[in-house]
Amino acid sequence: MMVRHYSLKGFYETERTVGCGGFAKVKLATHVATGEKVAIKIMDKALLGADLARVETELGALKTVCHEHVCKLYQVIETDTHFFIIMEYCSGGELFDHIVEKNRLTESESRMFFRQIVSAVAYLHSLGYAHRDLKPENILLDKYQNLKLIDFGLCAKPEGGINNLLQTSCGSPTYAAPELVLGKQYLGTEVDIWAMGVLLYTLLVGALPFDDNTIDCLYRKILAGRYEEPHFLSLESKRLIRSMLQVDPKNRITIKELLNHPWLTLGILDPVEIKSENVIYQDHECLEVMACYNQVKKEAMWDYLKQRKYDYHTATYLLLLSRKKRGSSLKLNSSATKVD
Ligand SMILES: O=C(Nc1ccc2c(c1)CCNCC2)c1ccc(-c2cn[nH]c2)cc1OCc1ccccc1
Repeated sequence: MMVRHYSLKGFYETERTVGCGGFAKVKLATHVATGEKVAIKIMDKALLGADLARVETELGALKTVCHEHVCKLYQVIETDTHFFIIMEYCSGGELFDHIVEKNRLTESESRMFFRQIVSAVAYLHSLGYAHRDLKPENILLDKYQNLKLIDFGLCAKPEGGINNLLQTSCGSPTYAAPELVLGKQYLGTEVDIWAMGVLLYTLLVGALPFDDNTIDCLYRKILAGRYEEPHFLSLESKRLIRSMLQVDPKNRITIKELLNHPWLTLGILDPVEIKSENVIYQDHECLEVMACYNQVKKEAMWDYLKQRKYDYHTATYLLLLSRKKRGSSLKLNSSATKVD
């Protein structure tokens, strides 16, 4: 039976294209029923080729994880030729551009960002996921300067749990851990810790710890684990970076030790918390609004939503939840096209 494909028309008002990645472009749009802004990642299946598996991986992960510092998935529309992935709006752009703009961040601003990254990665690891492509280009900011992790195309959920070895060499060379560079079997968690060490260095220094024009010189530097320690880095910062950029993964600090590391809790006191929500939880106010909007009973509405079809209803409900969290009104535009 021909599955009815919702086109964007009537459900999203698309605006300009803000980014063009390898096989995707990102358009800004407005979700008509709620008036909320969203980002739509559009992928041409013909251009995806082998990367089609990455899309499936990313969608699988995004439907499972739910964390304030992971970019939310609202809806997936698949046509014969394209994927339209409707995601959380991150108007602050890439963390990378933020660092470049400021040359380098102060220790306290780096701490504020790094705590969010550690919280998101600790959450992913607790679910058995390793991101494996952590870098400033994959970290966006919303308008409140909250970080949002994106691009789960290379993430891994090893069979038998996060502590099982991986083999696939992936991610970006400048952030690659020595064991990855050597093509050894590795633990996703340990590779993520190394990448977070490179990230923290980039935040504090405004440059990469390991960089070179030729890939084998770059690899030699990574394998030696030698990098510049600029004079302006505090002793605590140097110690923390060193504990993450340990060539031997067994000597590397663990995510658990990071959560209450003195550098991360300096002046803030409480340890970084993982606190996550479950993807779709029952909120009676939002359910009420949706039930009457769709002229169905609340129970029926919830029975439908808890199936998490990532259709327009899922998007509407998730966007209502975020409006409620922001303290905005929970109104829905009756003029919007009704989904049958
Ligand atoms: O909402 C997103 N981007 C975004 C939103 C608003 C604005 C800009 C950008 C450009 C900066 N000026 C302000 C306007 C947005 C959301 C999700 C994803 C995304 C989620 N998985 N994969 C991609 C990507 C996004 O973008 C990519 C981007 C484009 C140009 C530069 C910086 C970032």
